[in-house]
Amino acid sequence: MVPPPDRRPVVISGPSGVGKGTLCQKLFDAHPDTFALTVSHTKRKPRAGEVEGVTYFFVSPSAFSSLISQDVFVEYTFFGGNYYGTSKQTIVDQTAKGLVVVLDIEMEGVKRIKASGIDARYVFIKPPSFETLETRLRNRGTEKEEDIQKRLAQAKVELEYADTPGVHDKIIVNDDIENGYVELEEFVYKQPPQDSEAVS
Ligand SMILES: Nc1ncnc2c1ncn2[C@@H]1O[C@H](COP(=O)(O)OP(=O)(O)OP(=O)(O)O)[C@@H](O)[C@H]1O
Repeated sequence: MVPPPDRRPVVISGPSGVGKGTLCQKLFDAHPDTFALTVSHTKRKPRAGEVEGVTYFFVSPSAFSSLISQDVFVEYTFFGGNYYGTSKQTIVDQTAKGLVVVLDIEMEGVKRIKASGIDARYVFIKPPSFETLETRLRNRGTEKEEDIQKRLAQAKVELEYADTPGVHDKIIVNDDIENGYVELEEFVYKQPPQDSEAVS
């Protein structure tokens, strides 16, 4: 497969239920052996169908705390009542294999990656409207009402942050999934910015 000319990690964020997972999956299906989704650690319990080491590394609360104190994570965050984190090693390992790393994370994680100095590209996935987001989250049927309320409250904060100029390199409104996907693919396969001093 043709790899993207820009090999920097792609950070994909957006409110829960907006379609990040769906869009990432389409990208991976269209370009096999090209991308690697980092596998996050989480303290939360697996949902039906989720696989250890594939969907997440499911760890106990005490194991998660000790990973934090060992400075294992490039970003970690408390979200929807649970902790999630991305280890630095997972980015290094996948990049070493020649894959372009994709991180599907939420706002606090985005802020931490930015602060870490990692050179990445930032994509924000936006719902066409708040009502649509609520509908998608409910129809997915994977969260209890209480969790849905938490995610919707958090979504308001995330959408406000995404309005800050310069935070994201690309904002995609995920209305029609096919159009959303085309925009994502175009962005990911864009030429890297030309920096005359950096050209070797
Ligand atoms: N453009 C779209 N139009 C209609 N439904 C969509 C669209 N994109 C995604 N969906 C549906 O919305 C639901 C949420 O999508 P998905 O699970 O990909 O969201 P997510 O952003 O990855 O959420 P989370 O961050 O909670 O994992 C799914 O049921 C998915 O099939």
